[in-house]
Amino acid sequence: MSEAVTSTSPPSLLASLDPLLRDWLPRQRWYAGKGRPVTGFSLVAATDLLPSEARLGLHHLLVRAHQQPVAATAAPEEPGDCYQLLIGTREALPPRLAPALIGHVTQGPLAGRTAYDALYDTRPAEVLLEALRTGARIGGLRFEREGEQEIRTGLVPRLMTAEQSNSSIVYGDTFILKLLRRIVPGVNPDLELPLALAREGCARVPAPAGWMVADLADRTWVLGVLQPYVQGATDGWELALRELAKGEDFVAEARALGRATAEVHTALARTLPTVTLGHGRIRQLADSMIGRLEEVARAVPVLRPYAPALRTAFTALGDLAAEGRTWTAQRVHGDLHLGQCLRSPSGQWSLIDFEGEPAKPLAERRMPQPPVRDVAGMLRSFDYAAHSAGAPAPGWAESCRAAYCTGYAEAGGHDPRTDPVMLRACETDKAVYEVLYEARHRPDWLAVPLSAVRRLSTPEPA
Ligand SMILES: Nc1ncnc2c1ncn2[C@@H]1O[C@H](COP(=O)(O)OP(=O)(O)O)[C@@H](O)[C@H]1O
Ligand SMILES: O=P(O)(O)O[C@H]1O[C@H](CO)[C@@H](O[C@H]2O[C@H](CO)[C@@H](O)[C@H](O)[C@H]2O)[C@H](O)[C@H]1O
Repeated sequence: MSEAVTSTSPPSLLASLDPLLRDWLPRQRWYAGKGRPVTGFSLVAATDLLPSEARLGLHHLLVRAHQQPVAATAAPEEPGDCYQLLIGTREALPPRLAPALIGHVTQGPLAGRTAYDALYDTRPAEVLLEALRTGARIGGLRFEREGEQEIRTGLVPRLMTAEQSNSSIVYGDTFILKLLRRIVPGVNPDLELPLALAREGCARVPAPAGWMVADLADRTWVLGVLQPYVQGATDGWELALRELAKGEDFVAEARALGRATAEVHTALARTLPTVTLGHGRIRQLADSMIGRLEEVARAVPVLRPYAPALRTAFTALGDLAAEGRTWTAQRVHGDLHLGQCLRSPSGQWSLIDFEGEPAKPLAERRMPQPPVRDVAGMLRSFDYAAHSAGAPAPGWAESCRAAYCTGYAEAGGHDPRTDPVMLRACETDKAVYEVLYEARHRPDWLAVPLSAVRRLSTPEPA
């Protein structure tokens, strides 16, 4: 496969790491290609951030992982995913870095050294922050600053240990740097949307203070985003479960979350393009939802009996559009749920992680959508919280769902309940997505979206 490679590292660097990465990469939480063995790697870019002969070597690598194709379905030449790796090398690893171990290098220019995930280490994390602070250019890497936020020196880094799709380093409880692991060329909504919102004066997102990109073959690849760290924050999921465990309702917070979502949507619609969706575009939307339903039903047999009834949610949407109904579409969060909402100790809600559904292609994630898509995501999330509580108070999720819609309408959004056909279609689509997500990642949780599937496939009494 031919791909432009920029490198300030020895050409044989990847070859020397190859056998170690084959074992290590598929074990990482953020590795997206689960279930298919890695057949090899190719280098997309390599930049030395500290010289390899030093006591501590630091290599920034963009590496494509090639995998066995999925049976007969994938073309054999389909390119693998590209990952961002920060590889540290030392002669010996101190015990505190044991969890970061990748392995002992036995061949090539690094032979005799120990390779490890450098994000666990203080000095490499400091190198990244310093590069952001000074707006450095290193090889093909570009570090950019935004706004007036001062980035102090001496902020002590720590790698976050939470389950994540990417990797984040917190600096002195002041900033958080999210390093994207599976990267794609082009404008990444995880930078684009918070930046647009901050520039629009919307205080519902931590405003990006800097970011890191690679310029490769005329394309820009977003690699990381630095944002203020919301100290002492609790995410909505944790908070909801805490209230459930105490037997408390979550109505006031759900309403505040509805308001926060509407404020974000209003600001996004003000600053980024909106479009009117008429019959043709709505048919496309409904068809893509039907396509996902069929794909998930093929992959998860337990969904199959419900598919015909679920499908009516999507055909009803197409029918309404055929009667002349139109909708406004705009940029949205794309994967909004309680875990993406942070509540500061003063009670202010912020939204994070604007990446959208990670499995979707970037172009699709950046397309304007009916804002009800995000609303539907949050409504599903209240349902999830209630189910994971075991025995929630009757009506707990329903009261949250109603309060969330009320808050959304109060802050200028259209009350989603006045558009039941679009709401049902979006909620059904989300539940179908969740069936696949849970079947793949957390089979024990499959019953949660399946209970929604049962509800959504039973028509409401007229
Ligand atoms: N600005 C922030 N302030 C405080 N904590 C944050 C901030 N951004 C993210 N986090 C924490 O980091 C976790 C992971 O962030 P997220 O953007 O969702 O990463 P990922 O896409 O890797 O899942 C969040 O669940 C939250 O706990
Ligand atoms: O956190 P990510 O942005 O990677 O999102 C993925 O994982 C989520 C789970 O962590 C998943 O969310 C689902 O489970 C949540 C509870 O754990 C629940 O609040 C959400 O409503 C439910 O969709 C999300 O779908 C997935 O994209």
